Amino acid sequence: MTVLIDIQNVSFQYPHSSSPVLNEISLQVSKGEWVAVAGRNGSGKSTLARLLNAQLQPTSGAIYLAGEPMADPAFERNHRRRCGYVFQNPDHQFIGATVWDDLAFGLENHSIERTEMVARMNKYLKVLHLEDLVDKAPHQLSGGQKQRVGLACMMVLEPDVIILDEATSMLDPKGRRDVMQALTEIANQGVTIIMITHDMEEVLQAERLLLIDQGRVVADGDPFHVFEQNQLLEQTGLKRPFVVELQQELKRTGLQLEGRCYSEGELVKRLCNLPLIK
Ligand SMILES: Nc1ncnc2c1ncn2[C@@H]1O[C@H](COP(=O)(O)OP(=O)(O)OP(=O)(O)O)[C@@H](O)[C@H]1O
Repeated sequence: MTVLIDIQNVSFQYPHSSSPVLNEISLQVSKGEWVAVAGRNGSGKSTLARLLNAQLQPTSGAIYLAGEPMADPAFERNHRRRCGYVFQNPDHQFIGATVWDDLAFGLENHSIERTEMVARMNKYLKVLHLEDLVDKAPHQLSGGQKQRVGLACMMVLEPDVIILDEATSMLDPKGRRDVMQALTEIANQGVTIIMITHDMEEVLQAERLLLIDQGRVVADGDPFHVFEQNQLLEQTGLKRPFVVELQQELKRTGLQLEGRCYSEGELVKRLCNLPLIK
């Protein structure tokens, strides 16, 4: 697979702080991967996300995006467009009077030609199921709708990477489901997703989990495998999701389901369809 992000030996220390927040992180993210980043409060997740968005520069080490060094000022503006950053609270990223204006704003800023602009806006309004909201003012939307509009504003710029920093943490279950559905559509478009989250059910949507503890990557792999490591979960204060816990318990008692279930609903359905022993 093509490497998109290459993090080489990156450490970061905030000015006036006595110790580094990130310590010698090296990893690569391939094009089209969906990576979840988890870890306890203060472990350094947002700092890593801000480095990937070129809001911060490493104290040492280097980050490359498709082979280009992110520290290079010549590429900085382009990097921001190529690595869209979605905040926990999208309110401060809306500028336009309507959803349509907001989508147009970024494109105008990047001098995209009118026909191309309208084509892209219509495409992503459809992909993210926002067609009915185009004429609404962003402040009239629900939290989940706002996050989906925020995602559409990024997607029209055709980024390589979408970075989400706890983007669903303020949403109710329906809002979360809608945003996760939108992310699935985005992943289907081949966009790389880096998703910081404290929600372990959400982690299961990703194909890879990076677990950060005290500024170091302490696990990196298939979320189901990471969730099998009890000692690591204890060390990092994570709780495996119920749907994984139940499948692991069933396996221990000799009931091995074929394939995996990624949601509680899916697992309930599978268990209800098992033949009953009379
Ligand atoms: N601007 C700053 N100046 C100094 N220290 C900072 C700054 N921003 C964050 N920190 C410190 O860096 C450490 C890592 O913070 P960061 O926000 O990256 O953690 P996090 O894993 O995203 O946490 P959370 O899960 O609470 O969002 C924390 O100890 C935090 O206090």
